[in-house]
Amino acid sequence: MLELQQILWRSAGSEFQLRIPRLSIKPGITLLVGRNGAGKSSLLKLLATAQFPAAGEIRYNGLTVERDLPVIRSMIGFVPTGIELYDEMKAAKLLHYLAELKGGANQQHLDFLMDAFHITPFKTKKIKTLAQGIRQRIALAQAWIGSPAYIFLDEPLNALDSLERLRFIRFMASNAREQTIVVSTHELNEWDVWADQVIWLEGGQIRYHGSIEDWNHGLQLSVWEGQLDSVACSELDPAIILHMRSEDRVYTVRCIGQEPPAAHFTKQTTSLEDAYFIRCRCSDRSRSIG
Ligand SMILES: Nc1ncnc2c1ncn2[C@@H]1O[C@H](COP(=O)(O)OP(=O)(O)OP(=O)(O)O)[C@@H](O)[C@H]1O
Repeated sequence: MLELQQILWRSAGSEFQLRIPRLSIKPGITLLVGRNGAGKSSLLKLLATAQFPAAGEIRYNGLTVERDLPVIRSMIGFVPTGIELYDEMKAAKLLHYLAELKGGANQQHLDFLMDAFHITPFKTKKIKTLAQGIRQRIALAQAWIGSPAYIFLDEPLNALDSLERLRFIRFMASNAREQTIVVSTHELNEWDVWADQVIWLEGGQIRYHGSIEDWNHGLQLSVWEGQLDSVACSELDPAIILHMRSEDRVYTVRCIGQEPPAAHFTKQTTSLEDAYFIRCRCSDRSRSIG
């Protein structure tokens, strides 16, 4: 269990502050969502001990940074955005080297990770010759070296193709039972059946923390779908449209609202991303009213 108490972090170069009075993160996959600049990367860096709060405390199964930093770091796997790998090293060598740094290389475990992350065909290639997606898979694989109890991933799916995205999410889900994995993402629907919890950050504060099931319920707006011609479509408020596709000048529109925009629209099941859109929209509206 990860426990945060009275956390305050101030950005050195801006007015931004992250304030978390209290947060407990259970084992499993927790999605960290929010707009650009909400504080997701800042929170992940705090959790990964890559930076420290100005005030407050984070406990890792009772251990604290002040007393137990080396032990805590040995329990953490971290993939920040834009991680830089050693260009001149070969893929397998790099993973072996990183495993040595983490306290010892177990070749069987490294082979398992290279298979799981589909790195084996490229293991003798220099990092600089590899495609961006393969580099990202190496960056992800290194986080699992030593089977850490805590894994923090900042937009891990970036640069992965759709097959590799699914493969990675499945790997994570099948390995997440004993691990606490916090993953920031702008693509919620991909995690739909795999994630356990959601944390929604806005302006450095937690707006929601709870189960995936609760995230989609108790919303002020519903999701509607129906077909419109181009004239009716152009009269819709763009701010309520989630998705639109056209065929032979007929538009199939997925949108949000308390009521359907036209009588023939039908109510749809709310996806994780729909719920995010609704929550942001309601938050903007209450801010503009207040
Ligand atoms: N090292 C830093 N120096 C200065 N300001 C920073 C630093 N890191 C973050 N910030 C500021 O903190 C705020 C939060 O940034 P952060 O990167 O945590 O947001 P985010 O939710 O991860 O955004 P995105 O979705 O764009 O990645 C921003 O206003 C940013 O300018």
